[in-house]
Amino acid sequence: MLLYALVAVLFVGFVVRRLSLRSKLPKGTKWLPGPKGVPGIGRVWDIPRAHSYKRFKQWADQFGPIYQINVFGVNHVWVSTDKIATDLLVKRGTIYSDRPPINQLESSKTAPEYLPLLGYNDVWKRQRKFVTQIMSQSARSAHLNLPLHESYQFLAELLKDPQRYEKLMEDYTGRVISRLAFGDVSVHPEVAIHSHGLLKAISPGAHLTNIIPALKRLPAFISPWKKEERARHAYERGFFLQMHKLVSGKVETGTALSSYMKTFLEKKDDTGMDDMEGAYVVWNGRIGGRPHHGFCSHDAEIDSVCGDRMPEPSDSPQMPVLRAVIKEIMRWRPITPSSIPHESTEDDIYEGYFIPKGTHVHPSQWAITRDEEMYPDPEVFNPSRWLEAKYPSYQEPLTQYPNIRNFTTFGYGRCICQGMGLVEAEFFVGIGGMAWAANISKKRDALGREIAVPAHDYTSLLISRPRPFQFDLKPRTEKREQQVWDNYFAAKRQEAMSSATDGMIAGIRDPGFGLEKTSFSPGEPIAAAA
Ligand code: HEM
Repeated sequence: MLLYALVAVLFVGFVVRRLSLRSKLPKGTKWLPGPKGVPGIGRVWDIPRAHSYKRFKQWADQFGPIYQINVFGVNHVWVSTDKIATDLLVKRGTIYSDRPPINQLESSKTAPEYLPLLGYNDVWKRQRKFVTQIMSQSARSAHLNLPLHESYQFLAELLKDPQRYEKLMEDYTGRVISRLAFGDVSVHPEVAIHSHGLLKAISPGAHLTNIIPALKRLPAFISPWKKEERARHAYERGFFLQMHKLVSGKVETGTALSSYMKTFLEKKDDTGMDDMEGAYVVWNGRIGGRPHHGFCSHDAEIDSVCGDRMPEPSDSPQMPVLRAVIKEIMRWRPITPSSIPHESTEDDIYEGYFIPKGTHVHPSQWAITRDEEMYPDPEVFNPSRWLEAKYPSYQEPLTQYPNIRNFTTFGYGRCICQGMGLVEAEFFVGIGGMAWAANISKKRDALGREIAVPAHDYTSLLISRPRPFQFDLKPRTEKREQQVWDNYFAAKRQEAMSSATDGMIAGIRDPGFGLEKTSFSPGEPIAAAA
């Protein structure tokens, strides 16, 4: 009872304060259109907790490609075309690069922990600078060839037990990032636990605090959300302390493998970060990257380019069809369909509409990837839209396009995703390897009828993934199946040998992740810096 009373008081106080702060409309401007709501709470009852991005798209169809909606006194602007997102978040990046707070976390905008959630401040600048440098170096070394190396294990396990695909895909990307971040593959199960914990904490649908900001003011002893978050955070912090200790011990004895953490420890004085901040920052990519589904035949290209060996990163210029399939998967079912919002730091006027300071701006990925002018028949999974000149999304030369770098699903502007190059490398060999090794088709029931794959049965956390579904997977030929296992055992042999020599695997000499190339300006996309 006391809890309800306190919540009510906090809520009313919060709403009154918000309303009193609401900016006046400057002369000659107008408010953006949008669904009307009740003063103070806006239209909150009309936003479903699951798949809310579909509701935001419906409102875009009704009110146009940019509209506003009030939720608990906060002005939210939803943007549904790539052009408007670019106009605001890229071209006016100086005032649209802050982040809204995540209320379930203690202080997401300033605490030096999660780079993708930081506000536009000095902590963000120093972390962005460091990550730009290590990711550029990582790209130059082809990420130590780890995406290819780890794909051998992924494919072997997938052929053996296809229905474990979700876990196997997560293990694949988890092994790559654990080796890259800490030089230690054995920690990937724990990395996965912390990734899931953080994903839940920051997802709007998972905690009421992320929807009703006033709940953050409840004292900890009566707030179930604060108790849960403190326990999660303490457990996660313990892990990073342990990783810091482990890697610094190995650096001292000269046994540390190349990793982002090792680079941080060697160059710590240049980064302006302390040990704990460094341990967090090297891990930041792990909340990205989730398995998706998509069936498509691209066997002809794979057979003609690769023959009896698996696709390798150097095949990329000759494999536009594989790249088109990957890009179409990301368009058709974007991984963060609601996007990661930005917050504006000054009042602004766009095409005569007033956007007050403090607005949360959402480049709605679900709507942008369904823009019919750019993507005719958007619900149709059609890789040809990237390969044939008759489609508006087509770009030449096909040795380079399509590619997923700077695609809308990685966000916009100064805080665009820094993992694009790594994701591209993992998808190319992971998805390419699957298509080379196996025939994947719909499963059939006892009467021989195809079992449909549900096209919309997705989870509703910030990162969206398809719920488990059935399919058939068979090796394409005995020879390829054998090749998959040969690759797997060769990779394991290499790992065993490398721990006895210079610690590097997959035959790559250690180029390190040094920081010598430091030309950087905050917000520079990773692709430009590389
Ligand atoms: C398919 C996988 C991934 C997707 C779809 C994705 C998407 C995104 C999006 C939408 C943002 C926010 C951009 C914005 O504010 O407009 C972001 C930020 C970020 N991503 Fe990713 N990401 C993925 C994987 C990764 C990986 C593997 C890494 C690192 C290894 C990574 C590192 C980051 C970082 C550091 C930021 C914050 C950048 C900043 O605030 O300056 N991401 N990502």
